[in-house]
Amino acid sequence: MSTRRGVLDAARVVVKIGSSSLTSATGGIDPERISALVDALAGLRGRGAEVVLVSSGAIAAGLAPLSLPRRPRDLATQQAAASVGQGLLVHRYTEEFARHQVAVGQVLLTVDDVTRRSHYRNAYRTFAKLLELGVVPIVNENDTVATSEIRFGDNDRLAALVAHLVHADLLLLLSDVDGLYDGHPDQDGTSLLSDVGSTSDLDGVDVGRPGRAGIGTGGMVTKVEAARIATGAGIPVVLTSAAQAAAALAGEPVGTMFHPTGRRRPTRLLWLAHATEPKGSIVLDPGAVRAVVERRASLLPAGITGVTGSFVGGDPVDLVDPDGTPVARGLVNYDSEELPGLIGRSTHDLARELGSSYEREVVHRDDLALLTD
Ligand SMILES: Nc1ncnc2c1ncn2[C@@H]1O[C@H](COP(=O)(O)OP(=O)(O)O)[C@@H](O)[C@H]1O
Ligand SMILES: N[C@@H](CCC(=O)OP(=O)(O)O)C(=O)O
Repeated sequence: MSTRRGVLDAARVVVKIGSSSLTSATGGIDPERISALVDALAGLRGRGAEVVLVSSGAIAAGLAPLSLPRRPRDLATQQAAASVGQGLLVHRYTEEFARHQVAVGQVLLTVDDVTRRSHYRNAYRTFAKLLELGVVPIVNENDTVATSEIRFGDNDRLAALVAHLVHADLLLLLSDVDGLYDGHPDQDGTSLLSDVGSTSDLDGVDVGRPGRAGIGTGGMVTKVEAARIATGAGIPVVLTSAAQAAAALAGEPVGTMFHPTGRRRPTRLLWLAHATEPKGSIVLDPGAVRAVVERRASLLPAGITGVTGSFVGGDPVDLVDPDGTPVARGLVNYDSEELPGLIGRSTHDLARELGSSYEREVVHRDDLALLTD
């Protein structure tokens, strides 16, 4: 399904709308824009497709009630604004979807919810049940509890990971610009790219920051990154403006289509590679790099030459080659304080000397995502 007409066959679609497409010129949430978006999504559901909406705009919706003139810079005030705005935003969606006799459900996610094994299964089950019940899940980052360390900040990558989590057939990214341009669209002479088939198609493209100061967060950087995550996992992406949502969903050649470059992978590992911040690094010798990257083997103490950072068992860490280049990210089975004593030693010796619990891998292959894919 990687042609425009193929969009019409998508049975499950994740649609992401950015703050810049939901706000009026004065900065607050624009009810007319929400109404137009909901009409387009109701049309999509009308032809039998399931819809998951990832909507930004909580912070923007919270500005006016708190008399804040612009988007605050500090995290605590952003979180307060999101706390006030999220309810108002979902209330608007609830009313607009009710015009089409459709119920909505709020889903707030943090990175942890989908990288920890037990949590991501739970998140998947919730989405599956909501969709089975005919509900439109409305997703946002759980801004009020996400600390700066684990925060996405933008919703573009979150949307790509949600698309993968729910096994979507299409990701539609809606912004205030009608597609990806080869330079900042405010500049003369730049033109729209209608298709991106591989990362080399982006060579020479000036992927820039947001336009209208203070509204959007990631600009094109996070959208292109989101497209890379989704297409790398086999999901086609269309990027266009909210005004062209209905045309894009009708398979018309609007915006930019990013074609799939890879195939589906286990969800949790995709999140591990793209949504976690490593707590430290483990340096591998060349043999261990080959074992992990080429043979997809678990990492054993014998292949380690160094450890940096402070972490405990279960934390994400980067596995780096002798030059310091990250080759994989994994969930480590030991604390950083324990590892130096194990470096370079065989599991057999360690088990004999320290007990059978030291037979465990440093990182098990099931908890490893290659960064070289
Ligand atoms: N190469 C480019 N093509 C298109 N838009 C770009 C490009 N570089 C920077 N931009 C800017 O990115 C903005 C969209 O990002 P952002 O404001 O974060 O949107 P959203 O709120 O939808 O996530 C556009 O309005 C545009 O000004
Ligand atoms: N979770 C935040 C999203 C932040 C944001 O602005 O994202 P985006 O507009 O998608 O770049 C909110 O709802 O305000």
